[in-house]
Amino acid sequence: MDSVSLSEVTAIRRTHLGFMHSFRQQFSGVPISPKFCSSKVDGPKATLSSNTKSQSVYGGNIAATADSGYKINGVNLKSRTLISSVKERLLLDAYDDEYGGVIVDHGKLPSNPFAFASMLRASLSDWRRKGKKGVWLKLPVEQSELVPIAIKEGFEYHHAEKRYVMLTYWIPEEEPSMLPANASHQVGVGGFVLNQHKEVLVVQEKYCAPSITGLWKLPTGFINESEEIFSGAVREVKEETGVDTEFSEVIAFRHAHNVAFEKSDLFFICMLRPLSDKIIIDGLEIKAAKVNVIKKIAVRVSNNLLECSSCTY
Ligand SMILES: NC(=O)C1=CN([C@@H]2O[C@H](COP(=O)(O)OP(=O)(O)OC[C@H]3O[C@@H](n4cnc5c(N)ncnc54)[C@H](O)[C@@H]3O)[C@@H](O)[C@H]2O)C=CC1
Repeated sequence: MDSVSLSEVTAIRRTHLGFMHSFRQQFSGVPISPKFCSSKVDGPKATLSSNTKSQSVYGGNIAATADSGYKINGVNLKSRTLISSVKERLLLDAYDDEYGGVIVDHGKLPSNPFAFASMLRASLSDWRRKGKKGVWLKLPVEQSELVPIAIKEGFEYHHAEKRYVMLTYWIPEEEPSMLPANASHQVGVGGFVLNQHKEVLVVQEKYCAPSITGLWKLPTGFINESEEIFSGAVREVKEETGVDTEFSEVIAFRHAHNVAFEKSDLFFICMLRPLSDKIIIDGLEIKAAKVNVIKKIAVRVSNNLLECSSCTY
């Protein structure tokens, strides 16, 4: 046996606070595992034996007796092995990324905020010593109490989703951060559904700016995560109007900035061939839909971008 498991170590009979305090005094900079926070556990003791006396591994002066022998459950161990083993286990679980950084394993985060704070600090020291660069820390919503701890340690928000927030830390002080920014765009699609009578499918939105209330427009919407532009256009038209279509081609796109909370917007108008003609509107989003004869289509080219600015029916 050349290492000691945390469950063995947690069995030390000490109250939580007393234990943490004495351990920190001896090991400033070495993080405390969450498992150490269980207190007053009856079980095997970890003891350190020298020629002169026996004492608790983490409560006593372990640093001063680093070469001494000690026992856990009656097994003799080398204390240096124990120290390095415990140190390893008291760091956050993480794996390397391909850019010289690390990604913390969010499935193995300690549940105790004090343990997290300590392990995070020690891990940062360890990664810094190893020359690591970017650190990615994903904190699930169930452990949101860890967010302010990481922020206090110097982490920054990167992005958030419904179930987690992603934080980052750039270690090299002499180099600018090379971490990529969060996604900067939303992607929208519009369906230009033209039938054999040169009629185009148009809708009136239920919720829109007062200035465009009652305007007949193309069915539009946002593509879903991991959805293709062409299938997103077909889906949006089906959802809003009930009309089945088939994708033909992208006929225009527009790139606009500061659209949604400072994010940009890429909008693709897709030519779609109708496969059915029965209109069933989606009452949630759409007030009315119809096919109408095209009178005029305004398309202009600006800054090398083809922009479909409006359609008049
Ligand atoms: N609506 C239009 O007339 C035009 C739309 N586009 C483009 O079409 C794409 C999709 O835009 P739209 O169809 O206008 O999307 P939208 O803003 O109408 O949003 C689609 C649906 O999402 C929901 N939604 C969006 N924001 C919401 C909020 N803050 N609170 C509650 N519900 C919300 C609503 O149910 C809405 O019907 C974009 O890329 C846009 O640039 C381009 C030109 C004109």
